[in-house]
Amino acid sequence: MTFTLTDLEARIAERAAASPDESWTAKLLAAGPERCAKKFGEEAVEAVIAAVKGDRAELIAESADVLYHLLVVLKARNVALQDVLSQLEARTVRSGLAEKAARPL
Ligand SMILES: N=c1c2ncn([C@@H]3O[C@H](COP(=O)(O)OP(=O)(O)OP(=O)(O)O)[C@@H](O)[C@H]3O)c2ncn1[C@@H]1O[C@H](COP(=O)(O)O)[C@@H](O)[C@H]1O
Repeated sequence: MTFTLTDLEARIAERAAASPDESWTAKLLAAGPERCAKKFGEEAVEAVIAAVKGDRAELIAESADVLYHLLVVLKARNVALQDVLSQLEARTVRSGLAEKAARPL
């Protein structure tokens, strides 16, 4: 399977134009960025609970919800996934990360 976050971003962009009556994505976006962010936060907390419980299947399902709802938040605020990926890429080449790793959590 080769489904990527970029594919999901494209699907969200496609569904953003649908009717809120037939699309969860369109419904969330119509409710505004604050509502999208709230939903993202709720899903993140559910993923945290699954991780703490050590429930693998639940963690996978909740992580999918988190990634989807994060992409909806980015869409609501007109942030491209590529901007986030570029940020991550820059971190992989930036020096000083080893120093950071030595810090306590
Ligand atoms: N990946 C998702 C996706 N993940 C979660 N959800 C929806 O997010 C909502 C989550 O609401 P709730 O937390 O209340 O419900 P829940 O997650 O089932 O329940 P919990 O156990 O988490 O509490 C549900 O309605 C899910 O269907 C998603 N809705 C859409 N997508 C993607 O977006 C595409 C377009 O979907 P539509 O916009 O609905 O056409 C789909 O083809 C998918 O690829």
